[in-house]
Amino acid sequence: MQTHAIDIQAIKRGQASGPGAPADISLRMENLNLYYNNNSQALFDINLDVPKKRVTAFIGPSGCGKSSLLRCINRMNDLVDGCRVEGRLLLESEDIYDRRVDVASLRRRVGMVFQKPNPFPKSIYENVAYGLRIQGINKKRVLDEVVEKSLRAAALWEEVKDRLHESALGMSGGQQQRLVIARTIAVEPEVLLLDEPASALDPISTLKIEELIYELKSRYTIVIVTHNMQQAARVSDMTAFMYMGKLIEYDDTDTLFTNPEQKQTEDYITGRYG
Ligand SMILES: Nc1ncnc2c1ncn2[C@@H]1O[C@H](COP(=O)(O)OP(=O)(O)OP(=O)(O)O)[C@@H](O)[C@H]1O
Repeated sequence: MQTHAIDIQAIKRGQASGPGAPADISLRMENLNLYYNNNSQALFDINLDVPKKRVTAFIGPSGCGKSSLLRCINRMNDLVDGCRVEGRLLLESEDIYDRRVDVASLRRRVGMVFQKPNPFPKSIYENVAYGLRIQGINKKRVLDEVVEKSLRAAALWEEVKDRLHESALGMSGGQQQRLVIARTIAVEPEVLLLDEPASALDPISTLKIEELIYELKSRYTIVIVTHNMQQAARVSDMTAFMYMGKLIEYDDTDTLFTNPEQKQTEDYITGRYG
């Protein structure tokens, strides 16, 4: 599905703040620094605008801080002892690190899918209904509707519609990952964070996840961490290249892969290190 054009150059320069422009920005990071215990710094002064309803990929060599940055977006780092974040991270112009922010509702707005599929040991149906049930929604008609809609959106409905009440643990890895995506979108988040969502999957399941990401971006802002540069090139609109905790370059994916400005980016994408 084609979405409206956005000003990539303004987003890249962090200048998408003129009249009308903020409507295109989902997330804005301002001078974001992250420290783990013993004050070891893992992210340095990250400034980055993530466009709405697009796919933004974080790439870079192991340990460069991709996952740390992703985990800032739903405050997962709050769960890490001794971890400290400085700077601002705005979701729809609201600082998610503001003391008044309710982290549980933030995580409803910002869903996350991990590398290893993590379905609950429940039925397929109950996995998808889970988020609604904890919101107190138990009406069968409503749950049936959301379960079907979410499984369809996750391109899984046809495969599971006749076994909704069987255990999710009996599904293949690729199906489990699509189920986790269905569970995540069932509560209608605004942003989907995908941390290496296909790296534990076979090539066919990987392709299905990539197609799904393409489908989902008409409705969600998606941020994906991937080790796989081809995957970043295939699925993302914008790519951020990170190195040793710094954002080295951020551009539309085609430009970053074909005509990078920085030598470090070029060295990485041409396989000279990483
Ligand atoms: N929970 C933690 N406690 C302490 N240090 C951490 C923790 N998580 C990550 N780090 C450190 O922060 C740095 C960035 O790690 P991070 O996992 O964000 O990088 P990454 O680019 O996602 O790596 P990979 O691609 O290998 O997953 C690394 O030096 C790592 O050792």
